[in-house]
Amino acid sequence: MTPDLLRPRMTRPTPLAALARHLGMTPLTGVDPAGVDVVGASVASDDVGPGEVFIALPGARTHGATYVPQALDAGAVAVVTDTAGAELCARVCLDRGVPLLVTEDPRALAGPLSALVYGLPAEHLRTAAVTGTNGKTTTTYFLDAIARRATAATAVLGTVELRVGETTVPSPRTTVEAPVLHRLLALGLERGVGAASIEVSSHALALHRVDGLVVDVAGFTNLQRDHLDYHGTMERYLADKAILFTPEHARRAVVCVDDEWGRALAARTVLPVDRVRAYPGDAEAEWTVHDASIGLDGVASTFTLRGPGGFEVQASCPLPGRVNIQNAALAIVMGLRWGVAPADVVDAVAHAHGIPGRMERVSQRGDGLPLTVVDFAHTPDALELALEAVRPVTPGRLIAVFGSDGDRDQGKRPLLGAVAARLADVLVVTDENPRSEDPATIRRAILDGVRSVRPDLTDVDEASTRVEAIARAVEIAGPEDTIIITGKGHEPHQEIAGVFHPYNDVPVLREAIERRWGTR
Ligand SMILES: CC(=O)N[C@H]1[C@@H](OP(=O)(O)OP(=O)(O)OC[C@H]2O[C@@H](n3ccc(=O)[nH]c3=O)[C@H](O)[C@@H]2O)O[C@H](CO)[C@@H](O)[C@@H]1O[C@H](C)C(=O)N[C@@H](C)C(=O)N[C@H](CCC(=O)O)C(=O)O
Ligand SMILES: Nc1ncnc2c1ncn2[C@@H]1O[C@H](COP(=O)(O)OP(=O)(O)OP(=O)(O)O)[C@@H](O)[C@H]1O
Repeated sequence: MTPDLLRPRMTRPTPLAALARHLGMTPLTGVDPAGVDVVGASVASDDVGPGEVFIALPGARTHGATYVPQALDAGAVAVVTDTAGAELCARVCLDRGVPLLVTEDPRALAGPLSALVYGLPAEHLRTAAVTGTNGKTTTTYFLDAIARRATAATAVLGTVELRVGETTVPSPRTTVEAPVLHRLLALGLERGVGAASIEVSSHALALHRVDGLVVDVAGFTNLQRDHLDYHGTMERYLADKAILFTPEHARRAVVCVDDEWGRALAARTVLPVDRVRAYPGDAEAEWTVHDASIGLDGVASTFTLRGPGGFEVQASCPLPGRVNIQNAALAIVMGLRWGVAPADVVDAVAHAHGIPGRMERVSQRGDGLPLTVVDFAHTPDALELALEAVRPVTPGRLIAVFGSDGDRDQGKRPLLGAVAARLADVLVVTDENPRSEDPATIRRAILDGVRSVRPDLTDVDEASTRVEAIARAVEIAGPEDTIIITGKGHEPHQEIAGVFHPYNDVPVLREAIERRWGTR
């Protein structure tokens, strides 16, 4: 959970009784909420701070109300839960003289409650949220670069990190729980932050993690096959994403309409919407990309962005591949809707810093070395686009090292295998985060996909550890080849059988390169 260094210090105490009245919560035990003030909120007992309200949620595995004793030990001064939770914790709350408030759906209430407790921080910041299957992190970093042109300090909350001003911690997931979100925005205000760029996952939308937050601009990248284990169908997946594009969450929308899902979303939202078309096509859009020239190896991609009223700018994007032109175009339009000057917006994106694990070049081609790249692609579509991005700059063989996650959408495993078999020359199939599953079974499913399209392909290897897989790829690579290692990107751990092992592809690849070619 968020460490103390990410807690605001000056939250003004909020009277619990007023919160209860405002949000329609019913006091349950004999302990009167009158006279109790709260200075924060949390949905996890190990994240509670002194003077905070503990919101005990019903979960898939357990009920948060089971952990009320721990939350009270940590300093919670009130508990909010549902009827089932109240049965579990009423006694302990009464014994310890702590007010217990009941509401029908505490998850839905956690956002608005936290927003109030932390003083509605988002209302004092420039805010943007980005959703979509792929490109959220990249677009968010482009937005952060834009925000820096307009304000001295910024916050980025997403998959890679939680950064508020100068303080950064690794992020536990794409979108943090609602109390943490509002807490971080409050901390930002305290530290002079003027703008926040937030990644929003579909899980977060379905689970009310961004409730109580209305951003200035919400952006949509694309919808591709992923997370169907959770959402069930693509239609449900889109419906969950669409929650962000409602007045409860955003003031205006910027939607990429390159896929049918974006077009459906743009048609459905009641918000003022800007449609962006980044790929060639005939989808109707206010903003369109032209003359795209895709670069790699230090050469940025360039493109012309045309908008309403004869608007036209020459833009560039420091990351390779058409996908990043989509992300850059989306960020530029979102930045313009933030009110940042066009020249600043375009310049900021052109010079945005490298994003960890996003087409990150670990070695450049030259001096006998191959080009090696680490990328976070972990869906069939993203893998296809990543492989297509490096093919034009690969005179030799394209060597792909990849796997697929355990305890997640099983259907994509053969699809990943099939994509790699079609687009790469040498495959090393390995593990991502097997979690509770047998890694060999996951690899078999990928290999079935490989054989379904290329039964004749002989350059297919299987390695039961990532370190070994990367070492093999490096051993066979020549200076004309490209190695691309996908699936884990920036991730600092590998999750195997419930244990998080410290692991990151970049240093492992760097070491393998040094072992073979020495330090450069
Ligand atoms: C499917 C899903 O999202 N589950 C979330 C859900 O878990 P759950 O219902 O199983 O919760 P639970 O373990 O039964 O616990 C119930 C309650 O008791 C609390 N508790 C539990 C134990 C304890 O010691 N103390 C305590 O207070 C928990 O904080 C929770 O509020 O509620 C928990 C906290 O309230 C979340 O941590 C958990 O996210 C888990 C970690 C997760 O992995 N989520 C992933 C799927 C996710 O959200 N991913 C998306 C994006 C993915 C992407 O785009 O790639 C993300 O935003 O990261
Ligand atoms: N606009 C895009 N369209 C398709 N694929 C993309 C796009 N942008 C990035 N990708 C691919 O998806 C991978 C993940 O990119 P990024 O981290 O920006 O997306 P994300 O939405 O944050 O993903 P996640 O939610 O899994 O963290 C990249 O490494 C790249 O291969």
